[in-house]
Amino acid sequence: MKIIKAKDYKDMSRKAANIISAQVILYPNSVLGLATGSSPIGTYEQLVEWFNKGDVDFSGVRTVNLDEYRGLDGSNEQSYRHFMDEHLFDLVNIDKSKTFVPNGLAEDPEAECKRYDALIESLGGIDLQLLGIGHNGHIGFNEPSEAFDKTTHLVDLKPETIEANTRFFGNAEDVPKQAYTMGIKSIMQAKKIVLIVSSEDKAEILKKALYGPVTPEVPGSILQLHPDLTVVTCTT
Ligand SMILES: N[C@@H]1[C@@H](O)[C@H](O)[C@@H](COP(=O)(O)O)O[C@@H]1O
Repeated sequence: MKIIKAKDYKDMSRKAANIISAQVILYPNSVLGLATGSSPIGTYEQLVEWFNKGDVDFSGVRTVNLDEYRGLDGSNEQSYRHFMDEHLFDLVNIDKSKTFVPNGLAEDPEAECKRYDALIESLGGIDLQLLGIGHNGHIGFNEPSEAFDKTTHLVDLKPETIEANTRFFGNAEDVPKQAYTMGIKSIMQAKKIVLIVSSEDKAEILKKALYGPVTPEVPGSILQLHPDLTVVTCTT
């Protein structure tokens, strides 16, 4: 595990964007695993800036996102598809037909999960996975549980996750109670993982995830077992 200390959010974002752009420059057809939330917004901003300067070309890149709320259409402003369009896909020269997010409106959840796993496999797996972490240690929407969920699955969101995401929706009732998330297996099979953590109130859970016991009660703790994990953080 490599830990890169950043001065602040902007510095963290620039350092993470550096790793991603190096990946894309070296391997233009990379499969990027992408994340949503407030942590990666600055990273995407930085990538867009470098794209506008002509430094990074996304035309060959394919992407798979970690998760999506169940019940939200991609055009819904709170959907993760919309988030990705707004913060990255609509601002760079990526082929949007090669950007994938679970379908929040899928009628058959089981079939949707199978489809998403097969899709990741058909892309040849993930070259670089960008991750944030939730206050309870979740990665993607892999919530604390009794076992690590290996494959894409439908999750009942924990009350603390609903609470944390209420800031995007206005009130807790509007936050979907379920979400699709990529499983631990797809995340762990990514060739490279970049975990970004900025907010000070996550310092404790980050410590637990990186140095505590590897347990599904802290889903992010599995990352200790990954052979190529880089943590970029400005927490103390
Ligand atoms: N599903 C997402 C995660 O992928 C993200 O890492 C986490 C942290 O979000 P933030 O970066 O906004 O703190 O929240 C959400 O629940």
